[in-house]
Amino acid sequence: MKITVVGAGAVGATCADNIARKELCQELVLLDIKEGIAEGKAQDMMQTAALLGFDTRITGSTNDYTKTANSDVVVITSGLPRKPGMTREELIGVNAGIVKGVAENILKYSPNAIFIIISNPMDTMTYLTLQATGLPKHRVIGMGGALDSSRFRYQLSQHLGCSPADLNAVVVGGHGDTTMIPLIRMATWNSVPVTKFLSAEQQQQIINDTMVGGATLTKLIGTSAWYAPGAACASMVESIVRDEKKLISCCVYLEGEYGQKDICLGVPVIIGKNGWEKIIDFDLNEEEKAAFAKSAAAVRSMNDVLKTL
Ligand SMILES: NC(=O)c1ccc[n+]([C@@H]2O[C@H](COP(=O)([O-])OP(=O)(O)OC[C@H]3O[C@@H](n4cnc5c(N)ncnc54)[C@H](O)[C@@H]3O)[C@@H](O)[C@H]2O)c1
Ligand SMILES: O=C(O)C[C@H](O)C(=O)O
Repeated sequence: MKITVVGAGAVGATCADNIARKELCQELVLLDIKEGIAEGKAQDMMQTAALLGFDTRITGSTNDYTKTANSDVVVITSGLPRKPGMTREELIGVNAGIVKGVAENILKYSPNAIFIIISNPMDTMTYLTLQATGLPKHRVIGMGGALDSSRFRYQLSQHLGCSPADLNAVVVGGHGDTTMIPLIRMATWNSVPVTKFLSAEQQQQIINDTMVGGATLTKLIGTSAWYAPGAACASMVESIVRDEKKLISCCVYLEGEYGQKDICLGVPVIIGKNGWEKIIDFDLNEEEKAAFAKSAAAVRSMNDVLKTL
């Protein structure tokens, strides 16, 4: 098994570190356009192998795509992160060019890979990758819901005073400050609906804090987050390479599911060796359906911006 991570910045390096620690592949390639950064981080990570006891062989490359040849899974994190006060959508102008160029280069050397897209605005970058590569829809997956759902579980755990691991909670829709939809009605604490334990005010607070989770961290850190994004991405890679069939909220191409067509948006999917294998219908109520349609409209207008670049 061979995995490539493009972009050896904060998220790419953290994702690679998680992949190596979990020994998800024999060969892991980090690639970056900035001279030396991928080689340096790859060596630094390899120098933890003796301490952590993993066998994955990590190498770095400055923009040499031949080194990525025959990857089974490719994670694309290349692109600018936002600064405090910015939205993810404001990154589209720069990141669209970066993601398109990277995806085309990767495809030349790894035509059979499954692509995971991280760069923001992620829903539109996933749609762009699908268009630019012409890959079958099951092999292009955007990472957003895995992260947002983990943040949702964190926020719930803070109010319930419990372990995030005991909570089951999913965020669907777009990966944007106003487009994501934390499905609190369906969230459970060891099978019991969390709404039983939380006031309406608490529920609204949890939803709001989840939706601006990325913006809150960006304000605190000065750039966007990487620990949870890296771990969320590695959990998707794990479900692919171990064919776990985990049910994860991911950004995938919709052809009528959840009432939407010709758009990539976050929905619950089964992730396995073939990429995303099946969309699961969560039977949204009228209010949730309306929120999903609104989210889709916002993402669609960002997709339209691609035509103007
Ligand atoms: N989908 C999500 O949930 C999620 C989560 C966190 C971050 N992000 C996004 O991921 C992206 C990366 O974030 P980060 O914090 O790692 O940023 P970063 O600046 O730390 O790293 C980005 C890296 O990409 C590299 N790069 C730029 N252009 C490249 C190219 N053409 N080819 C190869 N490498 C190139 C840069 O040199 C840099 O090392 C941002 O767009 C950010 O918004 C998305
Ligand atoms: O917030 C960001 O801009 C980065 C990422 O999308 C996140 O949610 O952490």
